[in-house]
Amino acid sequence: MAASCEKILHQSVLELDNKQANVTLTPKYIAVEHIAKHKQGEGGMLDVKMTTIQCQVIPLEEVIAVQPHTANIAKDKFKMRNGGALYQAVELQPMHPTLFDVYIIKRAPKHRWRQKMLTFACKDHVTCSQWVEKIRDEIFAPGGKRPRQLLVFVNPFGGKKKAPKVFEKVRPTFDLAGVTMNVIETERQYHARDILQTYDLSTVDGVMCVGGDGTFSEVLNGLLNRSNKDEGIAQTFRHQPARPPLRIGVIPAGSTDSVVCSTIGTNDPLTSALQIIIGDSVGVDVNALYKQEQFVKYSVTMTSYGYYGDLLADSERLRWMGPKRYNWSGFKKIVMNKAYEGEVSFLPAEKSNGHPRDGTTCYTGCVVCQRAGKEAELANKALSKCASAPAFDLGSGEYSDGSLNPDGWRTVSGKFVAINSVTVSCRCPLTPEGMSPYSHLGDGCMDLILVSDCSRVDYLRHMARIPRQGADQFDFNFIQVYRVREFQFRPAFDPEEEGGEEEGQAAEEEDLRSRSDGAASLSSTGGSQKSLKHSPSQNSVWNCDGEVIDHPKLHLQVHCQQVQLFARGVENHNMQEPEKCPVCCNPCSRC
Ligand SMILES: Nc1ncnc2c1ncn2[C@@H]1O[C@H](COP(=O)(O)OP(=O)(O)OP(=O)(O)O)[C@@H](O)[C@H]1O
Repeated sequence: MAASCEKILHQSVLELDNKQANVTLTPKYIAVEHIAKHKQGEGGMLDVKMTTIQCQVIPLEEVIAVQPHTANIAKDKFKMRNGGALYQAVELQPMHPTLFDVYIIKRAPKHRWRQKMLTFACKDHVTCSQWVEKIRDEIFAPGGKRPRQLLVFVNPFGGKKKAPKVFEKVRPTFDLAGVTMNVIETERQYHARDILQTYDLSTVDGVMCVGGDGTFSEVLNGLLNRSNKDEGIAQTFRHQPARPPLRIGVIPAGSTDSVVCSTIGTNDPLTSALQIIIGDSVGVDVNALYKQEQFVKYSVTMTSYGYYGDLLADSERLRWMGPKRYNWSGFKKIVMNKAYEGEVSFLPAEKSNGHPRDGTTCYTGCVVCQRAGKEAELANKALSKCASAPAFDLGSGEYSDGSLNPDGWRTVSGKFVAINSVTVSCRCPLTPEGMSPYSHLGDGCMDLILVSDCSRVDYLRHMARIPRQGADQFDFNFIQVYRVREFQFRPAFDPEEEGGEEEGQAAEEEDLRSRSDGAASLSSTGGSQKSLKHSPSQNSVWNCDGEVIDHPKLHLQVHCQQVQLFARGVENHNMQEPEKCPVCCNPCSRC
């Protein structure tokens, strides 16, 4: 046997696929050295020599379960007196099994994970039970990251209403891995969020939801509201929320599943289940939303005004159409091509945080997110020592103490077809690279995309690039993109302000006049645009993680890696290094 470069916990010669193999257990791996027998020597002096022909490794963190081999079920048929047949199922489980099964993760195309079973044969029952016990001890070591008990919310209403079926499909994998669950089927909107306010969270290791982004958003808000309450944090303007003690897992069963696609790379329920089971974690940024300095909710995907706000408001009335409602409403809103007037003020992120068009994709183990996570940790500690955060004046857009550099704020005003703030890449099956492909999961920034008023054809050209791999959807003179930490929008016609509505009507009349004249103008401090034939003066609504917020004046602040999700991040298969074998110390393939 070769010298090992890791501590050996257990080692035996076993059989895998009817071939002998030297199997070694270390704290991180199971290494399988396949052995070949050669006959050497001459005449009657033949000698059998064993050589290692191939070495393969199984990372222990990717072992789903281990158990004595489950035998086949034999069915015996008995004739009954009345002519019927009675079947008796007999499980041929040996009293002292000598085979054990290791269930591992296998990579499939398009970021999907599948389950694979390896059956090892031992020389006797004692060796078999030793292996099962020792592997279990390692994968379920105390203080490990795998959840053993989950609180599960199943939303029977979202998506194509298939969440209960999706859950039943993945449930056997959780059973196999020994994860127990308290399952609650949601009965109404905000049911999951409300339950989380009083549930005894100390009895579970995580919260899982089966549904779409709306269901996830409820769990996220429920957990953050709860942790703020437990820590005595008031949700005042620009508060620093408390981090929830539990991770969130999402089994996709919605219409867009943007959270899952952005954090895993696919909306495949089994892949999500496997990442939850092995306890993968990734820190994800969270936005706090305020209207008129009043806290509204937290969000993680996209907060949009204009096109996507109108699309959502329209599609909510067409839920009976299922996920196709988004295509129909999207088409209608493109035809209408509305633009809304207002002012966007934003605090740009530091240059070191990159730019929405810098070509840096956020993959598993992203260094940008790792650095941001460490910085946020330090900043949170420093902030917790202060009496309170500096006050921010929504009117002037400035901080009271100047410590956060109010001069850094910039303003762009004009008419916008869309204002999109993207916190994670917002991938979904229709846009595999996302709404902002180089956005990061946990860098403490949002990508702000300002689409100024443009022709219908131009907007379509922009939209057509979003699903196309490698196409730069921001490369248009009517689009500005910024990486920001905070922003606010003030509509030209604020319905809350005195005279807002009359002003709105006056502007609408003015707009009609200018349309008939065929000319209008627009000013922008961040770059000027040409104007615009259409501009209904009334305001749009915000689309916040798939929920309509019917108030145009909004303020968003991002909080770096405020929650942990059961997910690995999107794996970069081109960059994956082979595992280093703990026995031969060379790069080896996976089993
Ligand atoms: N029993 C229920 N009846 C009605 N609504 C419910 C029920 N349970 C949950 N909900 C609400 O359903 C909404 C939509 O669910 P969900 O977001 O999972 O589906 P979706 O909107 O189709 O998917 P996506 O957000 O991915 O596009 C959630 O915001 C949630 O509040």
